[in-house]
Amino acid sequence: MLAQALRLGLPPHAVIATGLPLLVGGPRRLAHGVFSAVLRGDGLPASPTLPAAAQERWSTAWPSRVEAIAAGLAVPPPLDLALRDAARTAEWAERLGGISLAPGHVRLARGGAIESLEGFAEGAWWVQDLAASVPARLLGPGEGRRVLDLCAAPGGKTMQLAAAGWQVTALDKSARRLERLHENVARVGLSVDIVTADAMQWRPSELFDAVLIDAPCSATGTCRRHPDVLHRLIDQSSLEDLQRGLLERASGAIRADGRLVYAVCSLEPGEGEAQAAWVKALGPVPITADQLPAGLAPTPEGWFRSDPGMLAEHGGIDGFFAAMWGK
Ligand SMILES: C[S@@+](CC[C@H](N)C(=O)[O-])C[C@H]1O[C@@H](n2cnc3c(N)ncnc32)[C@H](O)[C@@H]1O
Repeated sequence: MLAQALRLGLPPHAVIATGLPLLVGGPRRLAHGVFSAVLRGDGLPASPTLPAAAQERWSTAWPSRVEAIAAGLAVPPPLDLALRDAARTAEWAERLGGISLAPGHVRLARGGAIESLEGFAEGAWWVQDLAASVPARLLGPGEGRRVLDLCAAPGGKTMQLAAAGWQVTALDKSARRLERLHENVARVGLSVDIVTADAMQWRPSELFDAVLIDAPCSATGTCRRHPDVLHRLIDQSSLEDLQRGLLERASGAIRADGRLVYAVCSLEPGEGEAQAAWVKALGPVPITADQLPAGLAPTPEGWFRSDPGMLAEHGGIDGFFAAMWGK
């Protein structure tokens, strides 16, 4: 009812006439009372607001971006698809009626059941936010080389890497989440090696050409789809210790000419920028603009940083951080 009146601009009497009868057996008096009270007041705030704790943190971390981040939160996110065959990007964008902002990417206005979209049954694509597709893009075509996807489930990046020709070892400590990875990989007709293990204990028998760490994190970058992440109590320092431990472990798992990519779907600099600045055992491999989706640029340090206020003209993007190193 509030959305009808405040967002769609329907007259209050029409909202009451159509909305209240739907609450048969429900709290009609309460709904009527709340509706009337809000309409008597100032309505919705003019601009979207962040929870106080996030507002405080991000005003310090991202003073020039915090307003855009809050505005990005108010826009329903579009549906981003990652294609199994990037060579067919233009074809799938046209078939699905979407736009593409990077090879292998199609963006659709949200709406409708995913399973009923063309291409789902044949496994031509999977759902993956455009920002989340960046870390695997940085590793380029695999050409049969071996990559370790260190925190792999439910497999978005695993599928990208396998589709790009990498021979993937997908490791995660959660057997339940790895079951989903297995189903996802099978649906799109790709094949990977799956390892159930704690990355902090597991030792590879051979070094890898590349390692991708999509580290466990606060997930605050996904706040457009999961606003609850802004209200959770998170033990930030344990997460940061684990992220650092994973970076240390992964640094020792790549060959002499190998690559390491570290990524988090977080807007907290402690999980992204601070972790990357701490890596000294490897040499930085700066990210270049041509590795990123149209409209995004690397940071002066050669890292990738996105937030929900970016690409607003195309429906926004999740908050993500990524950095790359070599030996
Ligand atoms: C951000 S999610 C990974 C998302 C995945 N890369 C994707 O693209 O679909 C982080 C994953 O790290 C896993 N994880 C957390 N701690 C771990 C550990 N010590 N060893 C291995 N996996 C771990 C979690 O089970 C979770 O699946």
